[in-house]
Amino acid sequence: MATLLKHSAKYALSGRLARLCVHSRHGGLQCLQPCLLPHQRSASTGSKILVEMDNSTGIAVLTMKSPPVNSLSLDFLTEFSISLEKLELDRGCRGVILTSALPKIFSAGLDIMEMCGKSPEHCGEFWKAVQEMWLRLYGSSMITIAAINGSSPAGGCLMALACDYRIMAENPKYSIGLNETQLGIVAPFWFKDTLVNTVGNRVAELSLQLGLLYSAPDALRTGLVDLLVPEDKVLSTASQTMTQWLAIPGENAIGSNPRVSSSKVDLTPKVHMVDLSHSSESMCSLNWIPWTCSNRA
Ligand SMILES: CCCCCCCCCCCC/C=C/CC(=O)SCCNC(=O)CCNC(=O)[C@H](O)C(C)(C)COP(=O)(O)OP(=O)(O)OC[C@H]1O[C@@H](n2cnc3c(N)ncnc32)[C@H](O)[C@@H]1OP(=O)(O)O
Repeated sequence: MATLLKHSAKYALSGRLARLCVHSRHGGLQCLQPCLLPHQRSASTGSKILVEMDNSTGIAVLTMKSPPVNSLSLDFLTEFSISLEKLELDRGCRGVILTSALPKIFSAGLDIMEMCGKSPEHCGEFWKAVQEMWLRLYGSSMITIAAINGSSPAGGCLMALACDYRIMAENPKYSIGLNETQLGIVAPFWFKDTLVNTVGNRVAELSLQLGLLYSAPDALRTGLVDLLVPEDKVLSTASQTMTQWLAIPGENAIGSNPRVSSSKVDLTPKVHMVDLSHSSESMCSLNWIPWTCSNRA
């Protein structure tokens, strides 16, 4: 399912966000302010996300900067997805490093305040934004690397899992995992699929049933992250790793589809959004009852 979604996402996204971008050009939802930096770098910053693009390498660093814990609110998710879509549209951008500006925290996951006492309409909008973030990240045609420089529970872990590679600070105080069951909620099936794809069935099954948060060394042992490095090396290692990945023949490889045929150019949505609501385990439906779902991988 995840593979299918990833494929679908790569070719089918952007309708809603494209409209949001248009909206933003008229002063509505988003106000990203471009400014130029030396050495072929450009930066744009919204209130919650900083995007720094190095045009000489094709690598963008997307830094989450929403204190106190980079929680994924509707505003945050919208800004995040718009930022990512802009990079996707930028043919010069080939890789994105996702990191945090906050000390000790990568992301605390979904904003708990968005889930309490809100109208069904707001919940629906919020949940769509969560899906859109995941689809956009998981389905990106760019190389995505999570530079995890702090704790990353639940939705924060999902963000990291949606990237192609995860590098974490080797600080045993930092933890990462899908701990939803510890909070009395069930991780939706697509959270589960993303985890299974990374760590395999058995580890995912235990992780989800017990709501395990792994310390950085344990996260490495289970395969939840790919590499641990000293905290001050997380970003530089991510850049080096990205350079290695970008050296692999991609769009120009014999037999490959050039990127121009994917989301880089034709962003006309073939499908507005991958509809996850047909599954009985889906969170899309407002009738969804979290505690009836099984976490079995
Ligand atoms: C029916 C359909 C409708 C759909 C609507 C949506 C409903 C969906 C429900 C099902 C969803 C299933 C998926 C869920 C995925 C999730 O991501 S759930 C969120 C899970 N997140 C967590 O469990 C993280 C909880 N936080 C922590 O563990 C810690 O705060 C931390 C490790 C991140 C940081 O620790 P520390 O540095 O010690 O800071 P704190 O003092 O704990 O926190 C500082 C500050 O931040 C606030 N905060 C923390 N986490 C969140 C959060 N997730 N959202 C919002 N705010 C958060 C915390 O309250 C503190 O605030 P104050 O300083 O007290 O004001």
